[in-house]
Amino acid sequence: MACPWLIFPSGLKMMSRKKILLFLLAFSTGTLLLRQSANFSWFPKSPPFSCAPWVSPPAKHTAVAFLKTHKTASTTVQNLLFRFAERHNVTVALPHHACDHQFCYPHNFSARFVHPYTLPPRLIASHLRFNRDELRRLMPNDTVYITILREPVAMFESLFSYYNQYCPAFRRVPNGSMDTFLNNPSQYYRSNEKYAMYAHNTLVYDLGGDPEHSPEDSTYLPKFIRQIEGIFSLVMLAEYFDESLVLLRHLLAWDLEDILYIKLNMRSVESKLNISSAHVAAQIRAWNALDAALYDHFNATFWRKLGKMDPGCLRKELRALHEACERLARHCFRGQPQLRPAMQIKNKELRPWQPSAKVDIVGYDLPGSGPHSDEQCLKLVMPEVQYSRYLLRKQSLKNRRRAVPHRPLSPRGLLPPARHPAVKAS
Ligand SMILES: Nc1ncnc2c1ncn2[C@@H]1O[C@H](COP(=O)(O)OS(=O)(=O)O)[C@@H](OP(=O)(O)O)[C@H]1O
Repeated sequence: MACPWLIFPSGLKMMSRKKILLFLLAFSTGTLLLRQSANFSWFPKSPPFSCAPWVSPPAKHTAVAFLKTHKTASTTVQNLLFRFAERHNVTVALPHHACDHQFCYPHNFSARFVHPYTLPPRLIASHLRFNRDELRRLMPNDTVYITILREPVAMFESLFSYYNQYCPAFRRVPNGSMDTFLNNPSQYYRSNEKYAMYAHNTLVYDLGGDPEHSPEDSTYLPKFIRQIEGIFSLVMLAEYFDESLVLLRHLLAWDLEDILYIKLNMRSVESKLNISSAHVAAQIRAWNALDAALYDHFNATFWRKLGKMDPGCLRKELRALHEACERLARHCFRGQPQLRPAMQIKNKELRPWQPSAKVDIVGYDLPGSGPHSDEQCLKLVMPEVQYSRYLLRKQSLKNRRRAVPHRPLSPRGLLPPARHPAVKAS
């Protein structure tokens, strides 16, 4: 059946029909081009690179809870989510001042830790210890839960170096030697100490589990994994970051533009220990046996999920993502991005936080600073602490006008403030 607008009055001749058709074609092309140029974007939207063209694209999903685990590339994911939230005018839950830029981690998450000017949120992406009931109280019913894991050997090496001054178990080790620690962890580790969770089964801790549970108990982990699978729609893997983002894009019906990134929160090469010994790797896995089993499980499910995609389509998406990230980097850095030690970054807003003098977290400087066009570049490389502060200021300004009552948390964050009307009952 013809479309109604293609039915011509019967009196028209063949020639004029052609002209009308040509006119309509030219008109619609012109309109399309005008619309395109109004929201000009130099990276392609979904249909040109996706293998499954959406006849009518589903609306982007905007309610997302990202469990930001430690030393797993989670800052890079958070940055991408913050930028998405800004572009789509999505409110991001941010920690109360008393909680710093994390939700009073390592406490179990509570909706009371959320700054009132960031209520009601549709997105949450700052460090917290997972607590399903409290997140459900805070987030909308249609929230999609996602998280990211990292292979435990590389992750532990990163934790050991990053928290060498924070975590008493690591501080106690003579000469800060990871080998010495691994030869006898229980000599240095005390489970009841502050920041102990950075030294033992950190993934399980972040996910709200019991890092001290005996790995000998064959019932504990399968049950814990089932719970996680019942909540999280996607468990990404740091080692397969781009593949994870492709899955994320599909899950949330996002555009390519929404998953562009640059690696953040990296240590300098000099701060890294190269673990080439199978023995050391085995020691790390044995000490973090729960994390290792958890990772192995979600590694297997990750590949099963990815295996459902057409391999050609996956390759195409990965290439498109890689090329678009490179284009964005070339645009922002006028060439290749140059990683810099924090003190060499001229713009202080772009200096990543340094956990200790013994480890270098590198970041990026941008050549020159410009008006609106460079805003996306600034955000792309903005470290976690500065971006969280910026978003809080921005959302506070907006929400203060709506006169949300501000009930301060007690310094220790333990007094129960009034429930915000937007916070749902469980
Ligand atoms: N895209 C991508 N792919 C793979 N790995 C990446 C990526 N982005 C960041 N990283 C590495 O992740 C480590 C930092 O993790 P987090 O940002 O989660 O750390 S933190 O807990 O928030 O401090 C840190 O690892 P280490 O350098 O080994 O410490 C980063 O180099």
